[in-house]
Amino acid sequence: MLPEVASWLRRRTSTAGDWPPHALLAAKGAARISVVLPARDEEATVGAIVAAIRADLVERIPLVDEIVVVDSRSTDRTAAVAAAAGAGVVAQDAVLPGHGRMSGKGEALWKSLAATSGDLLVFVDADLRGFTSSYVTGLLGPLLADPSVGYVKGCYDRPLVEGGRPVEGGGGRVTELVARPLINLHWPLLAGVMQPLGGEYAGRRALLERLPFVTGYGVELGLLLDVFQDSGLDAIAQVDLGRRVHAHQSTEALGEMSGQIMLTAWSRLERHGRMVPLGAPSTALTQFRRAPGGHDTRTSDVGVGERPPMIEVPAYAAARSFTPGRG
Ligand SMILES: O=c1ccn([C@@H]2O[C@H](COP(=O)(O)OP(=O)(O)O)[C@@H](O)[C@H]2O)c(=O)[nH]1
Ligand SMILES: O=C(O)[C@@H](COP(=O)(O)O)O[C@H]1O[C@H](CO)[C@@H](O)[C@H](O)[C@H]1O
Repeated sequence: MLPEVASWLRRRTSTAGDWPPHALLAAKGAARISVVLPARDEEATVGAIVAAIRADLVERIPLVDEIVVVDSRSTDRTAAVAAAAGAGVVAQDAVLPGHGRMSGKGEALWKSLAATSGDLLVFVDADLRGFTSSYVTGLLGPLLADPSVGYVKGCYDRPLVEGGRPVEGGGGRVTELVARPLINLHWPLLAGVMQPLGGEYAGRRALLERLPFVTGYGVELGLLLDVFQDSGLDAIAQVDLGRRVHAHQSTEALGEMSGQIMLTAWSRLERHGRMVPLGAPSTALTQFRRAPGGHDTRTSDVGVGERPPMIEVPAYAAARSFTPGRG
């Protein structure tokens, strides 16, 4: 792990418990706070998430100024359930209608900027199970405490829950198999971001509104790379939110997501001038495991070598020329 990454991890990683709600309320001042949930067919879970945020962070203490669910072309009762729980609901395609209809989660989040008024925005997926409002207070902590922080990512244990049984560490499949290796390869200074694709994150409007939003599932990687490019590593913080359980997509669907992630990485490599000349890639891969009091890191070398065409090996070529019948 690069020393800059180790230093960043020490300085910019905290836990949700480090940010108690009453302290945040004192630090809030005149800042307005919006919580945004992008939701496509999330009638089963969106209501409980909205209700928890409302009860804890609107009614009990007036920390959050608005909760907005962006209905992303749902075909179920997502909008009605969200409204009944106390959220404002906007239809993705009804926001900035003159700008056409693009698709996916990134479109929903881009439109949310035009449908909210907060100086700080907190993004929470609408398919979470076991959500607690400490996700929101944890993400707000570094933003309210330190003006030099512009963007905060959540990190958490991510079990893969199938058939009701959790496989610890099995979740975040596209993160572990695609995004983390890509980031370590081309953006090694971001290797300390434990959940680069995590759907819970927060940022300052003044930063988010000057960045492009990749549509579809490229939005998280796109924003992380663009924040890094725009404001540098120290503008990013991460907060350990504990554990995250959400609805899982099929391997086939995650294959599409992986394609979107790789195309997003490709676009940033080209745009940020990392394609030419392609510098020597980093061969170090840093992975994270939950450990008492935080996380253990494991850095391995994923460098690969290369053998020449066998035909160019003299001993092989000599032996081959005498082997009958091998044309
Ligand atoms: O076109 C879309 C796709 C997804 N989502 C929402 O974005 C969040 C994350 O999407 P999903 O659960 O499909 O991704 P996963 O967590 O499985 O990677 C969820 O709240 C979805 O309802 C959305 O608003 N529009
Ligand atoms: O992190 C991941 O690998 C994917 C898939 O997670 P699982 O393997 O279903 O736990 O989930 C995330 O990726 C999406 C793309 O960035 C985000 O939009 C989701 O919010 C996030 O859950």
